Amino acid sequence: MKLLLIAEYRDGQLLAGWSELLAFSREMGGESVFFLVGSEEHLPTCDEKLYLADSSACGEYNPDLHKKLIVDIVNKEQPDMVVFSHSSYGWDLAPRVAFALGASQVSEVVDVSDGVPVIPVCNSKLRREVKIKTDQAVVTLQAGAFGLQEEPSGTPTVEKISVDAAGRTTFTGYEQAESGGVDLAKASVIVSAGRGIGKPENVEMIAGLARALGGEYGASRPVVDSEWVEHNRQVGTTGQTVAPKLYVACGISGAIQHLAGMKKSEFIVAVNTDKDAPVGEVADVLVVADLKQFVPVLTEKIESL
Ligand SMILES: Cc1cc2nc3c(=O)[nH]c(=O)nc-3n(C[C@H](O)[C@H](O)[C@H](O)COP(=O)(O)OP(=O)(O)OC[C@H]3O[C@@H](n4cnc5c(N)ncnc54)[C@H](O)[C@@H]3O)c2cc1C
Repeated sequence: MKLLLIAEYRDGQLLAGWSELLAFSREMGGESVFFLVGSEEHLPTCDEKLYLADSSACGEYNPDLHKKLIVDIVNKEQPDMVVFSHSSYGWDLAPRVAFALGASQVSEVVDVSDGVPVIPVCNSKLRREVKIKTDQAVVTLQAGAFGLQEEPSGTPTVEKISVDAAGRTTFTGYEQAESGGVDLAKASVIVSAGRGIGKPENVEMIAGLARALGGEYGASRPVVDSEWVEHNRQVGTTGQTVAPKLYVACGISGAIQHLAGMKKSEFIVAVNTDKDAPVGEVADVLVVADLKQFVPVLTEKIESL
C-alpha cells in the first residue's frame, strides 16, 4: 500500500500534524510519500520522499491550485490513499481531490482496525469500520488520534514541483479567533466541566474547585454548545489545546476530540460515574463517583487546608 501524505504550512511554519499522518501510514503498513506547499526552511524530519511546491509562488492556502498539484502527484505516484489532517485545509481540499480522482472519501479517521479505517459515529458514542471499495481513497485524520512512538528524525528527499495555472481563489490572510479574557493555555491547573454536570447552575461548582486549586475552569464542547460556558474555555480540537500540571475532567466521557486538547497534561484526574468511561485511558486517577457529591466535598477540604 502506498500513501500520499499532505503536510500543512501556515504563517510560514510547518504544522506538527505531519507526524500524525506518518503515524497513520505506519499503522496502515504503508509506504509514504509527502506533499507540502511550503518552504525548504521548514521540512518534516523524516526520511520519506517529499514533493515540495513553493508557498510564496503557490500561496499557503489556495485549494484550487493545491488540488491541481496534488492530482499531478497522484497521477505520477499512484498512491492507494491520499491522507489529510481533519483541519480547515483538509476539509476544503480533500473533497476536491476525491472528486477529481473519482475516489471515495473517509472523513475523521480516529483508528485503524486490521488495516481498515475507523470513524466515530452517533456523536462519538459508536465506531464504524469503513471498507473502501474504490481503487483510491482520500481520508482525513482526526487531530490527536495518531502519534509516532519515537521522536521523528531524518531528512526527506525533496523533489521540487510547480504549476503554471493561477487558480480561481485569492487568499487574503488568516484571522485569529478572539480568545476573550481567559488564556487556558497559561493555567497550571484546569478543572473542566462536561455534560455530566447536568445543568448550567453546576458550572459554579466546577469554577469553585478551580478557584480552590488556584486554577481556571474549562469545558467540553456540549457544555459550550449549550451556552453554559463561553467558547474561549472549550478544550479540544475545536477549542484550546492545553497541557497544565493538573487537569481535572468532571463528567467528561473522553471523546477523542476532547482528549486531543488535554491528554498532554502532566497529571489527569477524571471524575465519572462510569468506571469504563474512555477518559480512564488517559487519566492518572479515575474517581468513580457522582461529581455533584464529590466536587463540593473536595472543594471544601482543599479550602480548609
Ligand atoms: C468535528 C468535531 C469537533 C469536536 N470538537 C470538540 C472539542 O473541541 N472539545 C470537546 O470536548 N468535544 C468536541 N467534540 C465533541 C466530542 O465528540 C464529544 O461529543 C464531546 O467531547 C463529549 O462531551 P462530554 O464528555 O462532556 O459529554 P458526554 O460524552 O455525554 O459524557 C458525559 C460523561 O459524564 C458522565 N456523567 C454523567 N453524569 C455524571 C455525574 N453525575 N457525575 C460524574 N460523571 C457523570 C457520563 O458517564 C459520561 O462519561 C467535537 C466533535 C466533532 C464531530
